[in-house]
Amino acid sequence: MIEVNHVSFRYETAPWVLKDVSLAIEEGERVALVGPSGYGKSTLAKIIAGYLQPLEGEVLWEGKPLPQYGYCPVQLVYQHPEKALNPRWKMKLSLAESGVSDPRILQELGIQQQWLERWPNELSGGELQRFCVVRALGEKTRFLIADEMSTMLDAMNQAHIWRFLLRHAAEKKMGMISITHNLYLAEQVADRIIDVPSINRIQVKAENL
Ligand SMILES: Nc1ncnc2c1ncn2[C@@H]1O[C@H](COP(=O)(O)OP(=O)(O)OP(=O)(O)O)[C@@H](O)[C@H]1O
Repeated sequence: MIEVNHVSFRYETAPWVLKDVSLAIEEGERVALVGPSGYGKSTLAKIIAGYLQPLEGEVLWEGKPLPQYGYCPVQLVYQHPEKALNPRWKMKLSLAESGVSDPRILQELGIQQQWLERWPNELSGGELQRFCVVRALGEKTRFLIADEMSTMLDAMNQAHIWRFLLRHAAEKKMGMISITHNLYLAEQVADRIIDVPSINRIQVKAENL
């Protein structure tokens, strides 16, 4: 179970992005975080995955803070795969570093053997995103956060990746947190939809919406 308890966050001296945010997500649950731009959905995702530390409050995983070393059971896949991969590593090295080698996952995500010999800039955004998804699916992953993961993919590739992920999540009893502006997608992939503005006590200026 993930518990977000009274979390507040701001970037340096900028206004608060998250204020007194609390939520709980059960083991294996699939939730969607929705809301307009600027309400801190991506920031919350990074805090839940341990990439950012809250300035107030805490995030607990099974009653304890996320482990600081070793494999993180909460993995995050971003909207921009090119920013998530080391440009100086061939794809096979990025894959090896993640420790995920299950050939069935590679096959189900349509990753071709020849892609492994390429550099990130020699693959399309959709092809790179498949690698980012694989990298996040280690045996110890208990929650996957998909932050606008499929926004830059065409409809067919979106459907392919989501179908695979939902099947994988059900098999492994892995929870998912999906962040999307697409309410239709949220309803398809989540059991529960959380409206972030309703749990975040910030005031967002109209020009930022
Ligand atoms: N690294 C950063 N440094 C400073 N400000 C940031 C940083 N990242 C995000 N922000 C600001 O924090 C606020 C919340 O951003 P965030 O990306 O979390 O919102 P969001 O709800 O995910 O938006 P969107 O739906 O457009 O992706 C925005 O005003 C954004 O400009």
